[in-house]
Amino acid sequence: MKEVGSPNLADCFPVLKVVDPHGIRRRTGSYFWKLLTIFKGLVDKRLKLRNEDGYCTKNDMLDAILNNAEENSQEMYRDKIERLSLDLFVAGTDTVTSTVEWAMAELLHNPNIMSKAKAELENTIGKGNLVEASDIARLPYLQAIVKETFRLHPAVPLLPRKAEVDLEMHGYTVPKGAQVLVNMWAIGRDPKLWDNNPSLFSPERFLGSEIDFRGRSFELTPFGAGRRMCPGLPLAIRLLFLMLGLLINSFDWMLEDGIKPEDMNMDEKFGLTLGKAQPVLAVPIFKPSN
Ligand code: HEM
Repeated sequence: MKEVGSPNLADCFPVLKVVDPHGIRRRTGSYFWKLLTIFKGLVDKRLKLRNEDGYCTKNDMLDAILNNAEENSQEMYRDKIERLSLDLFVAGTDTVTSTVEWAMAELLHNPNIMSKAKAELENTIGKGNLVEASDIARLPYLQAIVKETFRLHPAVPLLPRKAEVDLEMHGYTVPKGAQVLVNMWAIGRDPKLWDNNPSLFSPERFLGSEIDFRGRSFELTPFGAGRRMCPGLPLAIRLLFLMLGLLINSFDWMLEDGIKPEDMNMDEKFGLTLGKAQPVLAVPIFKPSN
């Protein structure tokens, strides 16, 4: 992810792609090859298991794809299954973990917001209990926290698009074929779109608001929009709520080394995904459920 997100002259001057001036293409190619080898091994292992007598289905994505391939006479070939697994792994890991990390960092940085989130979880599902997908609709404050995290810290800060035709926009000419980057990070902090200090983490701005992240409100599109928008959205949303619900409702948190919330380093590290410059260091204190 670090390599793919590094500045690359070849992105601005495509003619340099062949030269690969920073060696990024060569190195990422080798990383992806190593990952692909791991997925090949996993598929091999599973196919072998499935051929054994009394195989009990794992009921996971790999079994679902392999079942589908068998039912449709191998419509999805072996190499497609391996590459699809690699795509989902690459697209679905850093995005989810960096969003969880930013949400927790903001909650630790703003203890009053953490207390409100804890109170909502305690009153709605009970102290220490796990959040289930069916609980999400009953947790408006946690929903607002997730939206506010997406607004300030979009996991994918720049959405790539290509102009299909020559077009004029705000007095600028965008030529056909030009690479266009939609800056989600800047849109999320634009004072013309967000009142009440856009750089402030304030979930309250979303309470009672119609703005959503499913690609219809263009001021908040952390999953993109249109036909190429993120297909992992339903899974990502469930993962985020279940993880955050667990972290907030089952533990109290103490910052490491006696750091005060207001002294936390909230700098960003720019890349393909927008991570924290310094990881959050906090100690969980387990709260047994009543
Ligand atoms: C917080 C979590 C996530 C965020 C913020 C996120 C965001 C995005 C964004 C912005 C795009 C580009 C959309 C566009 O160009 O309009 C994208 C594409 C994609 N995402 Fe996600 N994603 C997340 C989680 C996941 C998960 C969990 C998976 C699957 C397991 C996934 C799979 C994909 C795939 C396969 C694409 C490429 C789609 C295409 O090019 O047609 N994502 N994601």
